[in-house]
Amino acid sequence: MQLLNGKQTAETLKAQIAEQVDELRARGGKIPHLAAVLVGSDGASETYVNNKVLACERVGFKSTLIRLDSDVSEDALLAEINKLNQNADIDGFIVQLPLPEHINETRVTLAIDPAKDVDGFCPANVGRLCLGLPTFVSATPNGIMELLRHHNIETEGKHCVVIGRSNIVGTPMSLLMSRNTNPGNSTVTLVHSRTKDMAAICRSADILIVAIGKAEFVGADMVKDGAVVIDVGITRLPDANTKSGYRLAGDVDFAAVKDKCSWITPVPGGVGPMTIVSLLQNTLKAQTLRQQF
Ligand SMILES: Nc1nc(=O)c2c([nH]1)NC[C@@H]1CN(c3ccc(C(=O)N[C@@H](CCC(=O)O)C(=O)O)cc3)C=[N+]21
Ligand SMILES: [Mg+2]
Repeated sequence: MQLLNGKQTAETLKAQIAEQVDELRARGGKIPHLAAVLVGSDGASETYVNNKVLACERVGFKSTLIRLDSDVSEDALLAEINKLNQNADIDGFIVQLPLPEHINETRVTLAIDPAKDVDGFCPANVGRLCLGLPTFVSATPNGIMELLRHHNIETEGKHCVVIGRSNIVGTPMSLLMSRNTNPGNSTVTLVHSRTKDMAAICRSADILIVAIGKAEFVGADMVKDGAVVIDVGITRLPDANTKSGYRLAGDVDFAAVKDKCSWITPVPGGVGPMTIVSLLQNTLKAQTLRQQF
């Protein structure tokens, strides 16, 4: 078994981005500027947004964090988004999900200028992805593609099973893996909560991508010998033996599965850091991509 080390890969890619920013600065180009909107103070969201801001500093981007109270009105949030849409210095921004119950996530997503939608969540960008046009590919699927590319994992003609059909991971992931690209060119099966005999389908996967949001859901009975296993899940499980009071678990039972795999991502240190690098890559290309919209 070999680890698909997202943390290390992310460091390598961040060093490359930092070099590109240095070149930009040297020729007087505009320094990329990413903004993030965080509503409320959920512990996990704080961590992720914090990691995004730190990553911006690491590569020399400008970053702006806009914090809003958890009881902010939808109209006030939409007004903030409109300001970011209009602000010429901001190249891209994200609104961290999930949002509080009283806010309609769809309405918020639709308010973001597609040319600044570095999450790739807007209809225009999802549509462009479907058609294979230049776009902001959403960060987690793009990070997984980068991880496969970086490790020269063979995907052509392989059976790739994606567990989960969310708009931000499962659905775009299944599209990307089926594309005529490298990585890509896989035969893709997307399975979900209504799938019959999910374990048997998963056992036939050469590449298993798990994004179901249930801690340690995938056990040894769902993994073929020699499979590549990508674990998107990240859940905080209560654990009295840690200082924080919790431990991080993936959607895969890592201890049970690892010896069957040819490659497997750890949690933490797998997909999470790659998600953040993708966001940086999207922000870096925002200025050139905008002209193709
Ligand atoms: N608008 C929006 N865009 C997102 O891209 C988005 C989002 N909302 N909401 C939540 C999910 C999740 N997500 C992660 C980002 C970083 C880590 C990450 O840094 N993970 C570290 C550990 C983090 C920790 O210590 O908890 C790791 O896996 O090694 C994880 C998950 C982005 N998401
Ligand atoms: Mg809601």
